[in-house]
Amino acid sequence: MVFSVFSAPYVHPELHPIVAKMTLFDTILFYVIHFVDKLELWQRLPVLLGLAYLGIRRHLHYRYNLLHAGGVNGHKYDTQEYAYTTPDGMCNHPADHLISSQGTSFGRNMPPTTLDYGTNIQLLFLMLIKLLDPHPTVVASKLLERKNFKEAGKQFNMIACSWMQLMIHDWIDHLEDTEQVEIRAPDGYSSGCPLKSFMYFKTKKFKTDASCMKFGFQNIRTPWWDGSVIYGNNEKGMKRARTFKDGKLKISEDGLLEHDEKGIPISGDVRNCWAGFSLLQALFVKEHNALCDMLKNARLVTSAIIAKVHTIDWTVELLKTDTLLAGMRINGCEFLGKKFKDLFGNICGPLLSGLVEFVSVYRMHSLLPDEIVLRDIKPTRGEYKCPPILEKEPMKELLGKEGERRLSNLGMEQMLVSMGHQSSGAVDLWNYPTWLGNLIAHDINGEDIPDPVDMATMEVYRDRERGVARYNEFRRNLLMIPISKWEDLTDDEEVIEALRDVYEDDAEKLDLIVGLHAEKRIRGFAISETAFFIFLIMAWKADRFFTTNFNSKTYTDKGLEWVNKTETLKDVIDRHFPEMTKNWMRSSRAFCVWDSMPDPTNYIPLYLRSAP
Ligand code: HEM
Repeated sequence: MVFSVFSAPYVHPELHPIVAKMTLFDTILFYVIHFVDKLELWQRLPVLLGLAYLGIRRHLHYRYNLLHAGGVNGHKYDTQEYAYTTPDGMCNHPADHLISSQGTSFGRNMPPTTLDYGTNIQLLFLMLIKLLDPHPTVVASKLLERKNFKEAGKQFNMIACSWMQLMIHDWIDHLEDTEQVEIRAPDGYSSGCPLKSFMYFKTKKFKTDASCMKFGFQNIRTPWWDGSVIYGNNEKGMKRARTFKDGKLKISEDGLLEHDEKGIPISGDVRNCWAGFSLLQALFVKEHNALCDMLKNARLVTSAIIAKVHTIDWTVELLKTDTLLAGMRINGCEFLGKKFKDLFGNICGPLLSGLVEFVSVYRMHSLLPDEIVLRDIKPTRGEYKCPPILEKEPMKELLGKEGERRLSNLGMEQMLVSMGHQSSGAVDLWNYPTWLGNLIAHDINGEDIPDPVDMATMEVYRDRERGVARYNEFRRNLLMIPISKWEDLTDDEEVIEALRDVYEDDAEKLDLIVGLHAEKRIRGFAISETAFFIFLIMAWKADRFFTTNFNSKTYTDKGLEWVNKTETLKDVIDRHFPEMTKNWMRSSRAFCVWDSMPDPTNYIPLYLRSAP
């Protein structure tokens, strides 16, 4: 080990192709982090040193892991005149009014894969073979599909899981082609598969003028943190959601979303919704409407609160270490504060258009359980008492229109307290919900797509179809050390055997989604380190409304005060359900399991804390 550490300075260019392109200064920085990585040390460093490591990484990733998919041909405009973005996300970036509006191209964190298993093979029939190597159905059923439900523990509850879906539906969705593709389970294999074959729409490809990628993909959601998940991604979506009275959004009398004549919820985004997701939408509609009693345009304030909760509340639960807590606090001050300004203006383009690889690391459907455990919340007074279990509701019955009906019977309070008390699934192999193996997905209008899909198989295929690097190439491109054998990835003998069964001894072939689910975890992290380094880039996803325009002129004095006094999701819940957290929540935050003990007080200042 010692020998390998001190022999580290030379890194073969094939190991880290990006290093060959670096300036001398950045190359030195790269060697610093590479040295720390060889010792598997950064997560064990004292907080300040850990922050320095992450600072260097962030600098390098900003330089080398943000690629434009091509030019955006809008124009400059007067940001003072536009104190808001248009419903389809125009007029946010000061340099170009079109940047990151609905329909712009996804940027990338790295070029499309160069490996032979990927999409760079031009001959059609060969390409198909490579897209099916190894067959996605085999990967899904031998490595992903749930055997027994594994839970995430106290750290991450079902509100946190639904929050993740809420954010994804705010930021990203790939435009589909009109052409369908069919996946058939291989001969002799179909008996073990949820669907022997299924059809779905390809991701729509566009030619780009970028030198590093021939093809790109379009984002049909506005990637800004603009609350589009409740306000819609364009004029039509916005009209559907608004009442046009006092600036308010539509909400039904029971405090949940309204529905149209087909039973589809009325909200900004209704695709693949389920009760837990629609409940969070309704909570933020309430927040918006409460603001409207004071302000006429409450969207900016509501969006800022969503962004703040995500950054300094949800992320802290996802990555529960002192170093990340300190990092997120700094982030929270920079973001929604003054320091960040337009410092990163030049890189905001691809960052804020959404990134293909960012979508891939968020493939975490294994967070979803098989059932929701409903709690009895008869009125109580005084101290916290864990609400008793009432019944269990299969997830499948909480999807789409049926889920909306069920939610109306339960009501927001019972569902919120129940989700708060339930741990989400763990992001682990053999934990992908089997009920997603035969799913009726939705189109963008929330209507059922008639052909059922096998989600796990489709997710493996999607990454390959979009040219996302496989796990090892992905790590190299992220300046991480690739694995050379399965034992580098995991200590679990059973997993190693299954990996060998599917990929033999070819670590280069390992699919990204499998690697991310199999990787050894850093203590306190609910996700893999590889996924975290992509998050590190996105954590500073700040636009002008959270930086230069974060002032009372844009937000009004009252609006600014509202954002400043709201720190967490608990604050939002307290505003709308004053008794709920007093009676039913013992934990410090709304995103961990509500019966967990509050965080103990640590008297050592955060930045002076030592390694865990
Ligand atoms: C009941 C809950 C959910 C259902 C029914 C559902 C269903 C779907 C479906 C049908 C797709 C489209 C797949 C494709 O065409 O490639 C999708 C994509 C996706 N979902 Fe979910 N999902 C749910 C929850 C979640 C959660 C909790 C997360 C967060 C971890 C998540 C993350 C994603 C991501 C990252 C994509 C890819 C989006 C893209 O390709 O642009 N989903 N989901």
